[in-house]
Amino acid sequence: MKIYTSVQMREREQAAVDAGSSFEQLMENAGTAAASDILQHFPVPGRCLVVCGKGNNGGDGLVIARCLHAQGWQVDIVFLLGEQLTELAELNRQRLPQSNKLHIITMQQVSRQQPYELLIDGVFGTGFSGQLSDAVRQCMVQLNAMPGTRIALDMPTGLNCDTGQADADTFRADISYAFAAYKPAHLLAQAKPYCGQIVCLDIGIE
Ligand SMILES: NC(=O)C1=CN([C@@H]2O[C@H](COP(=O)(O)OP(=O)(O)OC[C@H]3O[C@@H](n4cnc5c(N)ncnc54)[C@H](OP(=O)(O)O)[C@@H]3O)[C@@H](O)[C@H]2O)[C@@H](O)CC1
Ligand SMILES: [K+]
Repeated sequence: MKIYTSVQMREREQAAVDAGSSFEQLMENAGTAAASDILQHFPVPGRCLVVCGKGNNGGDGLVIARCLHAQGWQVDIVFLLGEQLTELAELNRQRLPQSNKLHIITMQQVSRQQPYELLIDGVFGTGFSGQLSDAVRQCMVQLNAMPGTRIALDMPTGLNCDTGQADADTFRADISYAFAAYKPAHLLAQAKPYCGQIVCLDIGIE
């Protein structure tokens, strides 16, 4: 079992790029690996909400949004922290199709939608530290109260991947996809209520 801290993760990502991959490819691998596992568990297309932050965790969410849409899912996307995204996330935002089955909405609009089968958290991953802002905390409270299967990308938002320190309103995932390796927090008993089932996915990083 591989366990990498956020710093080790960045080093391994860089090593993979130095060996001939690219950050773009690693994000594509992360998103498509998660989407493929989701589609195995949920083969019938339904409704999915993807909540993205500004970082690469949100970029993974955008890859998944594209993959689920391609398989017939109705996808709603929230950019919780605005649309000034990292370069890789922006690249994947531009790859979203124009479609009446894919909409950018706000958290206020979420409460007026039909229920979702899947709620995907792409707000913060290994880049998170410190405290949740009020806006993010409110969003997590809202998501945690909604019906549907909750899926965290890499880490549930609110959980520090290195220390396991968790905000009381951390996203409560049913499934967490750990990209490339487990992070220290995944293995801590205190993080179990937030991580749910943890599935480690190969994304082309040793
Ligand atoms: N790199 C790669 O090749 C790959 C990466 N992958 C994916 O990327 C994820 C890591 O992405 P990431 O480094 O962009 O950080 P992310 O978790 O999205 O956070 C975004 C930003 O939030 C900020 N922030 C932090 N704390 C905060 C707080 N309390 N309140 C408010 N803001 C806060 C902080 O920015 P800062 O504040 O430091 O400017 C941070 O940069 C990783 O988990 C995996 O899912 C995969 O695709 C595989 C390939
Ligand atoms: K997340």
